[in-house]
Amino acid sequence: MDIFDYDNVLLLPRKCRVNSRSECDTSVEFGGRRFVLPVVPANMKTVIDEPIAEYLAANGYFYVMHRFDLDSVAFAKRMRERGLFVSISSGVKDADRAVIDRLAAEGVGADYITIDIAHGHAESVRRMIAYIKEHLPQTFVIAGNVGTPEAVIDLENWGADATKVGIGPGKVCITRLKTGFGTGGWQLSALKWCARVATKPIIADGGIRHHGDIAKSVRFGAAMVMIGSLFAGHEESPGATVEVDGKLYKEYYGSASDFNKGEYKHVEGKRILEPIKGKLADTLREMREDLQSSISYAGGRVLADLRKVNYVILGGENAGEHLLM
Ligand SMILES: NC(=O)C1=CN([C@@H]2O[C@H](COP(=O)(O)OP(=O)(O)OC[C@H]3O[C@@H](n4cnc5c(N)ncnc54)[C@H](OP(=O)(O)O)[C@@H]3O)[C@@H](O)[C@H]2O)C=CC1
Ligand SMILES: Nc1nc2c(ncn2[C@@H]2O[C@H](COP(=O)(O)O)[C@@H](O)[C@H]2O)c(=O)[nH]1
Repeated sequence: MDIFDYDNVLLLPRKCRVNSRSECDTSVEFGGRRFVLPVVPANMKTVIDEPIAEYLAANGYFYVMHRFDLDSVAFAKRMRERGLFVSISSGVKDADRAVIDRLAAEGVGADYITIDIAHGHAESVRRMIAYIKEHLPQTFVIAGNVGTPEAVIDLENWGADATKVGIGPGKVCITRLKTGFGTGGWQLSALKWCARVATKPIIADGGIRHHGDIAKSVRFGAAMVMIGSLFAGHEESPGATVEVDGKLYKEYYGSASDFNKGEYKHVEGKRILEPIKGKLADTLREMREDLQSSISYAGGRVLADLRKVNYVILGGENAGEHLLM
């Protein structure tokens, strides 16, 4: 198996088939809706809050609300009142089952529920998928996080409608240092490995540092790409604003950090500062333009055309050209 990551793979161009990059369509169908981009901000407290969720849903983007210190049912009701789709996160504990009960009993429902725990290849996730499917059968269930084909196969067989791949590649992740496990450092080839067996969509989660990494994720099998750090440093980002030497930053911390948990127990995340780079809408526009360019370099017109390109691995023992034959 080739081992590589975003920073040592480059995609190879094919003859251009458009006269303008504006002809390239970045939209993607996911869970019965079409979204402008195959990109979703991470369901983390310093990345998304209710105003951002509302902005994304109202403007054609996918979102997943976080699940920390939040009444997910009240959030879901407010989104419904605004005529917007509901996409929330869930853990696997009794309190999470109580949320599902209330969503069902109060007729609010949810369009998407992301079961999001550190080690998603677990019986607790199997039970939670079954519970959601029993009580909210119309809901599209995303389950994770995982990092192996075996896990993707199990989650799909347990009823997940999509899986989320990425154990420890995140910018504020310290899982690989604390536990010795994960896909950090080889997330892109882990994605490729998982995508080979997947029969349902995969969300590639973590490790995106540049807009071009979105095209690479799609090339290696992602239907959707979850991104934290690139979204944490906006004027609207929910993290606290911090000034250092006259420069403004937003705090960005891991969901498994002591900052999120409120205690130092099973900590697998840290806190960093992201320079404030402007408005969210400008980043989304630039991401779309860059992805349109990526599609044009692929000789394509639609997102799926990215899957057709060859690639090279730079440096290391896996270096070389990889052709689709
Ligand atoms: N993508 C990634 O690499 C990682 C992401 N995270 C994120 O941090 C947040 C908190 O995650 P998490 O602590 O799982 O959520 P929760 O605090 O909701 O815990 C979920 C449940 O899973 C159990 N659990 C957690 N990790 C393990 C494990 N390694 N083995 C067995 N059981 C486990 C917990 O029990 P107990 O605590 O008693 O063990 C708990 O019952 C989530 O949003 C998650 O996605 C966290 C770490 C890695
Ligand atoms: N190991 C940990 N991973 C975490 C934690 N909090 C969030 N995450 C994961 O990171 C991605 C975002 O990655 P980025 O590279 O785009 O910044 C996020 O979606 C989670 O899957 C954590 O505390 N520990």
